[in-house]
Amino acid sequence: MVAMTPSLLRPDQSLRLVDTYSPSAPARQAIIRVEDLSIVFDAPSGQVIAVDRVSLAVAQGEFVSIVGPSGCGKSTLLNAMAGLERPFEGQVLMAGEAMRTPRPEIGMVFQQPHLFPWKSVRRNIAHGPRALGKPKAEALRIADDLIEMIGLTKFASAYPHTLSGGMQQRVAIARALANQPRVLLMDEPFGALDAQTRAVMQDNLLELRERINATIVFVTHDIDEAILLSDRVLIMSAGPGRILKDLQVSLPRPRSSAIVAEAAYLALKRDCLDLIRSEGRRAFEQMEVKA
Ligand SMILES: Nc1ncnc2c1ncn2[C@@H]1O[C@H](COP(=O)(O)OP(=O)(O)OP(=O)(O)O)[C@@H](O)[C@H]1O
Repeated sequence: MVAMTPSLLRPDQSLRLVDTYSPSAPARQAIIRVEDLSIVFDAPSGQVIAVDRVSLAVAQGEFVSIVGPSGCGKSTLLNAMAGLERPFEGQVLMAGEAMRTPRPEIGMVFQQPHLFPWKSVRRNIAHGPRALGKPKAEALRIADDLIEMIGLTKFASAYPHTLSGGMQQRVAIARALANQPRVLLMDEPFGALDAQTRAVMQDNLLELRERINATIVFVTHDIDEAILLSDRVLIMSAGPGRILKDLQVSLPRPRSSAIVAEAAYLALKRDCLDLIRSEGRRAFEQMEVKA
């Protein structure tokens, strides 16, 4: 995401992610509240409790990661925050209102970029604002600002198949930002990228987040990624999914990948790994018992 265009920070530029967040604010208001949420699926083998009475709050401007063993309900929880899963019990509140259906205030980025292959980078990003009824010129202006922000100005007219995986994912992030979301939900957005591209994307996201003060909820399997990026790491238990631990990451910002050598970072990582390992073992044993 290289250079951020100054125009993104113009007062007349209405990206709502550029708003009131102050990292030092003592008590920041929760933008998302999950209250006693359970999600149950009907499967051929019977009912599956994917999320089990989870409660959490994400403050305006916070970066919260969710980690946990495979199948513990991370994506289901994130989808519920997006209004894509219906609660069996409990509720998700977005700025105090119950989330029942997807809304433009929530932007989503998935592991695969899911770009429209027949649209250029510029038109992919302008698609959301156009669908929300913005005039074409305004939608294209929003797209151009975001393209500059993600460092792809030279590729504005390119089609997705001509871009690398990392570039496509940057376009997917810009597309999610184009609707001026209050919250960005990211489900393993760098999971399909090679290690080098992933590291660059992590740095890009850190930089982006410093500049636009986004509220982000981020699902990942990668504990280094979670600690590097987050203010808090929520560790989920093996299914049925509950929050086992809510770890505060009080490492100073701005951060870079150099923090991985610091003692405070290593201590946090050890705590996370111990929990994740024991939960991973429990999940594996549960699978063996079921088999
Ligand atoms: N549509 C569905 N129908 C039935 N069961 C489902 C459905 N979606 C998810 N599940 C089950 O719910 C549980 C949680 O799934 P989920 O995808 O949320 O886990 P996850 O932690 O995101 O997994 P991973 O890390 O492997 O992506 C799993 O047991 C999964 O099989």
